[in-house]
Amino acid sequence: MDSRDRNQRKLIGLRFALNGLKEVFLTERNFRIHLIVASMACLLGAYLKISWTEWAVLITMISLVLTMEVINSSIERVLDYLAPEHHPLAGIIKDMAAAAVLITAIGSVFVGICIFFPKLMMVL
Ligand SMILES: Nc1ncnc2c1ncn2[C@@H]1O[C@H](COP(=O)(O)OP(=O)(O)OP(=O)(O)O)[C@@H](O)[C@H]1O
Repeated sequence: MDSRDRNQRKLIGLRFALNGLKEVFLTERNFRIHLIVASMACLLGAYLKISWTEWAVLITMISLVLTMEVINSSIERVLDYLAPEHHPLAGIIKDMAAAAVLITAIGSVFVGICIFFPKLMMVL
């Protein structure tokens, strides 16, 4: 395989990933809410002139929450496809995937408080 083929494969892989992102954005309300909250946190970060390290932590937490939301949505899809009937195990698997999102979301709220609270206290 020459380098042109390899680059073409990489581009096709990127297209699949963007397609997945579009699907989650269009169908998952929670993903859109997380995006709005993340954008607001970034605007606040710019307004309060947070440090490079704080940006790194903020972006890490935003990526983590969005990634967990994508994984949660894909687990829901897998279950709906493989086991569309109602089953307690399917229910608990979905609940556990949702719990993973909740844990990262709560963690990111605490990180947000640690970054923004002291600065807001100085501004207000
Ligand atoms: N096949 C099933 N068998 C048993 N319980 C289920 C099943 N599908 C969903 N549930 C229950 O309903 C809940 C919501 O499932 P659903 O697939 O509707 O996710 P959702 O409302 O899109 O969740 P989210 O808000 O995380 O995107 C699950 O967490 C689970 O408790």
